[in-house]
Amino acid sequence: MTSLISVSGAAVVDSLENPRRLLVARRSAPPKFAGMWEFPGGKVEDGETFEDALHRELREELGVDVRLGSEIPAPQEAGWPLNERAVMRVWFAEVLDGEPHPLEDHDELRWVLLEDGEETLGLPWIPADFPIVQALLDQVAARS
Ligand SMILES: Nc1nc2c([nH]c(=O)n2[C@H]2C[C@H](O)[C@@H](COP(=O)(O)OP(=O)(O)OP(=O)(O)O)O2)c(=O)[nH]1
Repeated sequence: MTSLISVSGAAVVDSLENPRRLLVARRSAPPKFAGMWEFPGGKVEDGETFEDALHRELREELGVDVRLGSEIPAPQEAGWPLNERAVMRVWFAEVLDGEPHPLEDHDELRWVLLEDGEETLGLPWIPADFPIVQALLDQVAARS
């Protein structure tokens, strides 16, 4: 049996305490995902925790250091299913240092307003991300 691929993603918000805007990233590759929006992040490498991987990926992809907040609880312990071979866990994050730029894997970054769920959900996300985005919006709405 082959093991699941673990992916770590960040819901980067303007403030962990009072999130109003979410940073979303448009993939530039591979062709299957190019033009779709996603949570910045990537695969967890051997010997890394999900959190280690997220800090590394956000430095590589966006050029920022972040503080992680709470995790968006997934329906399964392993994370949100992406396909039959991969799962993703997603944490809220706030930029501590640096200005986000699409350095790798993305061709556009955009801050969207969380109170405008339609704007956020209206983007062409990677299909597997929609339930995660919905859970994120629900969490933020429940807190405000
Ligand atoms: N980063 C990220 N990947 C996602 C999301 N949703 C989703 O289905 N995926 C998929 C796309 C990829 O098949 C996989 C993550 O791969 P990746 O290409 O971001 O990882 P990586 O940076 O470590 O890439 P590599 O080393 O394989 O080049 O998870 C998401 O919101 N963020």
